[in-house]
Amino acid sequence: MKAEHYVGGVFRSDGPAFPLFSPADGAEIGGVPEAPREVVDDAVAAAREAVRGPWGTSGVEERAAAMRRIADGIQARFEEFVDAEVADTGRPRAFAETVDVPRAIGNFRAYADLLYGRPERAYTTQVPGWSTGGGQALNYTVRRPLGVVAIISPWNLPLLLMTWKVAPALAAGNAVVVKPSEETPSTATLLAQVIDQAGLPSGAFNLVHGHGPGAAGEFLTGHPGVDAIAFTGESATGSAIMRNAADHITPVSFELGGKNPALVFADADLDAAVDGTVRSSFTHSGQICLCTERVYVERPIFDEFVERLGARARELADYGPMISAAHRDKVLSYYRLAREEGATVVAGGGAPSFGDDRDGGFHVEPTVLTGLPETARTVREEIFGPVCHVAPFDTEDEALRLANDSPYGLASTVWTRDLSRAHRVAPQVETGIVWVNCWNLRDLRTPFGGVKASGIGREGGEYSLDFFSEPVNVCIQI
Ligand SMILES: O=C(O)C(=O)/C=C/C=C/O
Repeated sequence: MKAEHYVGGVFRSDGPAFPLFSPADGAEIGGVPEAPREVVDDAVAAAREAVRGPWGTSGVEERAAAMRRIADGIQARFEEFVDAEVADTGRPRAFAETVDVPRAIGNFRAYADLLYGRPERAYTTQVPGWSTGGGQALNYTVRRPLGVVAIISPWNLPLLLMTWKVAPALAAGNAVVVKPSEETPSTATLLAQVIDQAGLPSGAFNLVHGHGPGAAGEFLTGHPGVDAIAFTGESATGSAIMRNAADHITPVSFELGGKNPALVFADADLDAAVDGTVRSSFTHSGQICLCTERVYVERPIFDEFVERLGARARELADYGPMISAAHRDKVLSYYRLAREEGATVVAGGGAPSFGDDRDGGFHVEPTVLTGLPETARTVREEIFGPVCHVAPFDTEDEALRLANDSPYGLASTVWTRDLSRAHRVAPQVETGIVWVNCWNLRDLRTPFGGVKASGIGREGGEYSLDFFSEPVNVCIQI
């Protein structure tokens, strides 16, 4: 897969190529063009032209039809998208086949449908005398696209999370400039090819490749021609983007880091809680922002839960690698730190030896830890790998205090059979998303995002369409 920029409807490869390495076996798999500032400037200018021209003045019908053509285009090249995502990330093929590519198709279809469901609000009001003018008025609200939207998408779910932003941004009538992670350029290039064939006006969708600091990402998020920024990634990068955008008061939508807690009460279905925590801690080798890294278990079932979770972690076999050697080294440094801080390693704690070409890749062992204090860095800092720390609690209040004692607040799980407890506890967990007796069960219309250092705003359904458009109130005196 040859990664290319896509600017104003033209594929181009300006800029020095940087190497890409397979996370699966470490082999070099190609070069990616590093977009110079001029390419980013051209992309923003092309997007502005599209917004001022046919795309910005297009109607709901036309945009919904365009969303459906893009979804059909991805469907038609399904295997190519799977191949590209697996090549860039080393993930198990089944994950790309059952999650990544179907969700990309679903993202575009969801927003084609949601566009019709948006009643514009109108109020006929008898305006009280204190309002200048008074008398009767008709007030109604319409929504206008923001204009040019910068989208910075991450390496963990490259296609899923890029389209999770591109679909609503385009559906709302904006033009977009996408800068995918430098680690995962391939499905972004394929999407550009699909959109090129879907017949959107040139400049509606633009793609530039490159790194963040001092490169394409920074050029884009600090660009005066950008009207909004949507970003998923680490909280520290979010802070840097905010600083870079501050001079232009550019609105931001952020889905950032996490240190997601799981609360397992003694009355839980233990099989379900163990199965669910294996999924929430080790899916995609822990490289999903929603993954669990802190597990709190009510004391009567603590020992059995730890024993069972550790056994399941040791049984995992076909797990994928970390996205890069650098990220593999970061995760392994936390495994070392955990030992230095006094952790008991129940399972994993190192790098596996498969005895095949995977040993050239960036794999780490699924790991279960216990025995650390809440003040340990291992328990407080996001690791973003297949690792969780398990600690006991004795009361519901203590469970909530432990779960909420974090600078992050993205997602959480609560495992209990007690319906009253579920409804009492869930709203008190300081995360944007609380899953009860499940994990990552998704309805794309629901609000999705985090609190504290985990983000700003919500994505999903009307929440995305609201961020990607401006409400305009029109008041007509009757
Ligand atoms: O939108 C989703 O369903 C999803 O899995 C997002 C994960 C975000 C991780 O950074």
